[in-house]
Amino acid sequence: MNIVLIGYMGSGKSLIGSALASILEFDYIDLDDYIENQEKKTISEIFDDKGEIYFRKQEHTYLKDVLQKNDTVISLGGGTPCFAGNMDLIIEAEKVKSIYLQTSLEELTHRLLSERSKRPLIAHLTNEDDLKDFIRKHLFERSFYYNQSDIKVQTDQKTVETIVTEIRSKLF
Ligand SMILES: Nc1ncnc2c1ncn2[C@@H]1O[C@H](COP(=O)(O)OP(=O)(O)O)[C@@H](O)[C@H]1O
Ligand SMILES: O=C(O)C1=C[C@@H](OP(=O)(O)O)[C@@H](O)[C@H](O)C1
Ligand SMILES: [Mg+2]
Repeated sequence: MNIVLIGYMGSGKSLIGSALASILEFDYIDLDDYIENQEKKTISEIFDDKGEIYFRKQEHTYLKDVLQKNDTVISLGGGTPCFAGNMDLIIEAEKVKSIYLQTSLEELTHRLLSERSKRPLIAHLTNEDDLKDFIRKHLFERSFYYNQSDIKVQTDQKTVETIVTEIRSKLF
């Protein structure tokens, strides 16, 4: 089985994914890291040099690669399920469980304000209110895709340990 973590930027996909993989003794892939390794550039460099459309094309190709793995926890990027039919690919993939990490607008804004620089879509939003307005609208648009996940887990005010335990109990 593969486990795919879905959610908005800052929802904890990367943090929770690696912890979940180590508890389950699964392999771990962060799709953004995988893309950076394959392209030999950071995500920001890819956006700057080649643009978002190129990034989404590569993201789609590499998603198909990683879905072929077995017993792997895969943390997606926040936009992955929302482009190129990727959510349908995840739904139709054999033995894949998708988990939506749901995080409040307030918590996402708080987490992302200090971590904007490596996220090209929000790097320019230096003002907290502007960032919050952007996330509110963007999250609303993306929720259509996120809500197609098999399992949903709220992450606000929960430790990594609590979230991992909750995911395990919903999975098995
Ligand atoms: N449950 C949590 N409690 C506290 N901090 C968290 C939690 N989940 C994520 N974070 C923090 O929020 C930031 C974004 O997490 P990250 O795993 O990079 O999110 P994503 O991969 O979904 O964009 C990181 O600094 C991370 O340590
Ligand atoms: O939401 C998005 O479109 C993106 C999210 C990022 O991943 P995280 O969700 O891990 O920040 C990364 O893939 C890229 O910056 C685009
Ligand atoms: Mg991440």
